[in-house]
Amino acid sequence: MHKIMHEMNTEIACFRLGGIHVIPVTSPEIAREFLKKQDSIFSSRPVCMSAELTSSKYLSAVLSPSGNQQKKMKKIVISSVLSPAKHRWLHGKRIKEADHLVNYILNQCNNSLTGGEVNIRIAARHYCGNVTRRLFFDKRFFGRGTEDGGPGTEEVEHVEALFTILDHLFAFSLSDYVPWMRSFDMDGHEKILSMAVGSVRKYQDPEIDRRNEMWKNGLKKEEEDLLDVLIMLRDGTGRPLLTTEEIKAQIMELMLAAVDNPSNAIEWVLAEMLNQPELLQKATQELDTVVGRDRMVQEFDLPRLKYLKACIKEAFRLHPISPFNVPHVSTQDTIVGGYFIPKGSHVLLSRLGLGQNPRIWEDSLKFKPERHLEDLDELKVDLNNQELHFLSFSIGRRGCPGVQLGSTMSIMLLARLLHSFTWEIPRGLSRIDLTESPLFAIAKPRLAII
Ligand code: HEM
Repeated sequence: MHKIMHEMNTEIACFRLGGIHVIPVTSPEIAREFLKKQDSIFSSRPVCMSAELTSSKYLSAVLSPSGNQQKKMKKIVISSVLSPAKHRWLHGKRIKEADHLVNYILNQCNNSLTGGEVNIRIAARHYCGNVTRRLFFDKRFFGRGTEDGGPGTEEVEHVEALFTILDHLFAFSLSDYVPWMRSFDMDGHEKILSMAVGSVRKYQDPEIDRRNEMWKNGLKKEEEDLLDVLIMLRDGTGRPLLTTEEIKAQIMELMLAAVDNPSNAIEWVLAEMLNQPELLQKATQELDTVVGRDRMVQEFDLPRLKYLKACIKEAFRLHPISPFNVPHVSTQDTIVGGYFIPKGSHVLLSRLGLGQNPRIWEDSLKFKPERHLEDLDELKVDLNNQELHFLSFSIGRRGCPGVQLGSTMSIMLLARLLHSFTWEIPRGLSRIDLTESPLFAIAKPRLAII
């Protein structure tokens, strides 16, 4: 789609796939018309195989088409899971995992076999997985982890399965456009997704069942994590607000929502910094000025780390985790940017096309964090872009309600890596090939206190 749009020199197009109009957009002005001016018309989601399997037939907030169930779940996610009060309540759990990240990398520095060579992708993805498991289940590992604090087989399977699901969610699958072909599973997506969903649920669901039992048996009396919160929600008549199936589906979805964007952005920032060491130097200078060298970075430091925040925004702009935003579906005929958009169209805001639009961004393919410095607020962690000049958390009714948590996780991950360690390109390489992955880098302790 991007290639055809480039050839046609257009920032909006319409592709007819089966019976569905699919509309990719790379213009921020038109994107804002979809998500600001006409947001209420474009706030549904597609009905498709991948969303159906992942959301247990549309029980949860992110993947369900608009309607009563989606409204109920989104309200709960906003008010009971991601509210500012809950964010403050969960502070200790997030810090536990930030401390653990530093210990895990320190153990790799001290490992004479690897000589401090760290797989950044594993460190970053597992930090995100650990934080999210900690918030929901009050545990880092489903099993015992490895001796150096790394993920055990259970966490490896869990996080790999989450990424397999993310890779296939809304990926092009023939039967989504030609429904009678679904039983043939021609591209094998249904089989892959069913197995990955099974792998995630194999670990999460027994935790949820056990916890339910504990509340029922009176073994649990106090809410200690988000799973307790979800189990204890009550409606006006005192009955549980959520069924166990709804809790299982919603936690699955929030695990997916939290794991990919922060880890992907930080892997890219570090790769870019290794190739442009002056960026690394600026970031560490900022950390030394704001935090000093005799303690570790804490969450209250994060809003003032303007350069780091600019680096992460630049990674969201230039290296988004996915080429397109989660699809939005229109619920009535309308006109946008002068074009007729029929009811049921799938609108794909292009994360790549918006972030790299040469009309908006000078030198659009260059990683230049400075371009974001002016827009940053020293009092906030928020890494969103309301103008949709690039798409990080998106805006409007379907915009991400995890801006505070997602921004905090991303900045803390980068800040702890850069403040606690020095980083170098692995021996034998002169620069990082940005198309090659995952990223490996050599860490050495930087702070005397760790
Ligand atoms: C750097 C981190 C994150 C980024 C960049 C990000 C980005 C996004 C994007 C692009 C969307 C789709 C918006 C749209 O459809 O227009 C979204 C939706 C969502 N995100 Fe995030 N997200 C992040 C972290 C999180 C976290 C940590 C959570 C919660 C654990 C979360 C929960 C959600 C939910 C519930 C939705 C669905 C909103 C809806 O459909 O109504 N996100 N996010």
